[in-house]
Amino acid sequence: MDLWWVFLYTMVIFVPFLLIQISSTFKFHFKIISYCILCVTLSTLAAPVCLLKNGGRTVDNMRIIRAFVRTMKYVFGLRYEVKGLENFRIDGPCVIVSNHQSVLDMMGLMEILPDRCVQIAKRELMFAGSVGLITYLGGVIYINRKQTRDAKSIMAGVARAMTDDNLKVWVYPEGTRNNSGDLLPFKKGAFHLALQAKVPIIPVVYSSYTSFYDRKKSLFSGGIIKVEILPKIDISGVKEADIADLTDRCFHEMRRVFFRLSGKPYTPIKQNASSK
Ligand SMILES: CCCCCCCC/C=C\CCCCCCCC(=O)SCCNC(=O)CCNC(=O)[C@H](O)C(C)(C)COP(=O)(O)OP(=O)(O)OC[C@H]1O[C@@H](n2cnc3c(N)ncnc32)[C@H](O)[C@@H]1OP(=O)(O)O
Ligand SMILES: CCCCCCCCCCCCCCCC(=O)OC[C@@H](O)COP(=O)(O)O
Repeated sequence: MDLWWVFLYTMVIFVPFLLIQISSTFKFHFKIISYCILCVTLSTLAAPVCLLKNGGRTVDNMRIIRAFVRTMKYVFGLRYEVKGLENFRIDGPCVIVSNHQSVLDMMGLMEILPDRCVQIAKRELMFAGSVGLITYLGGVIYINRKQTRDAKSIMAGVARAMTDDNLKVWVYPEGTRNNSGDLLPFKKGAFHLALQAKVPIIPVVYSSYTSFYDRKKSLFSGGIIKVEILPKIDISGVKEADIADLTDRCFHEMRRVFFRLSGKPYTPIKQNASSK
C-alpha cells in the first residue's frame, strides 16, 4: 500500500515536470525551425528581386537583403537598442569585427549593416539552399576554416577588392558561434586583413543573449539586444609584428563593452586574447 502512495506521488510530481520539460524543448525547437523556414522563404522571395534589380552577385543586393531581414525581428519579439551609429560614417573601406552568439545574429547584423559591406562566412553556408543563394548574390566571401592557407590567400584577395571596390568587410573574429556569455579568443585574420588593406577596424558589440536565448536551457523568448558601434581603431603605424598586440587590444576593449552592455560585472582574464 505504502509503495502505491510513493508511486502515485512520484507520478503526480514527475509527469507534469516531464510534460513542462517536453513542451519547453518543443517550443524552443519549433521557434528555431520557424526561424529557418522564414529565412528560406524570405531568401526565395528576395533572390528574384536581387536578380531583376542588379543582375547577379553584387554588394548592392545587400540593401535588398537588409530590407527583408529587418522585418524578422518583429516575428521573434526582438528589439535592438543601437548606440554609436555615427562611428560607421567613415569615408572608404574598413574591417568591422563583432561578437557572434547564434544564427540569430544575422538579424542584428542586418539591423545596422552599412552600405557596401560584405561578410566573411564559412563555406558551408553556400550550400544552404536558397539562403546559400542569397548570400552568394549579396557578395558574401566564403572561407574554408579547415584550410588556414586557403583562407589566408582568399583574405589577401579580399584586401585588394576592398580598396578597388570601396568595400567594408564584416568579420566574426571568434570564428564560430558562441553562446557562453563571454567572448572566445580572437583569430587574427580580420586584423591581418585590415593591415593588408591599410584600413581602420571598427568593433561592434552585441549584449549577451543568455537572458532570452539559451540553447542548453531550450530558452528562446523575446528580448532587448543592446548594440554599440565603437570608435574606429586606427592601424597607421601598426606593423605585421604588432598583429598579436592589436588583436589583444581589440579583444579586451570589446570584452569590457560586452560585459557592460550585458549588465554583468567585468572580470579580467589573464589568458592570451588571440587563439594562438
Ligand atoms: C532575405 C533573406 C534572408 C535570410 C538569409 C539571410 C542571409 C543573410 C546574408 C548575408 C549575411 C551572412 C552572414 C554570414 C555570417 C556567417 C558567420 C560565419 O560563418 S563565422 C565563421 C567564419 N568566419 C571566420 O572564421 C572569420 C574569422 N576567422 C579568421 O579570420 C581566421 O583568422 C582564419 C580563418 C583566416 C584563419 O584561422 P585559424 O584557425 O588558422 O587561426 P589564426 O590564429 O587566425 O591563424 C593562424 C596563423 O595564421 C596567421 N594568419 C591568419 N590570417 C592571416 C593572413 N591573412 N595573412 C597572414 N597570416 C595570417 C595568424 O597570424 C596565425 O599565425 P601566428 O599564430 O600568429 O603565427
Ligand atoms: C537544402 C538545405 C536548406 C537548409 C536551410 C537552412 C536554413 C538556415 C537559415 C539560417 C540562416 C542564418 C545565416 C546565419 C549564418 C550563421 O550564423 O552561421 C553560423 C556560422 O557563422 C558559425 O558556424 P558554427 O561554427 O557552426 O558555429
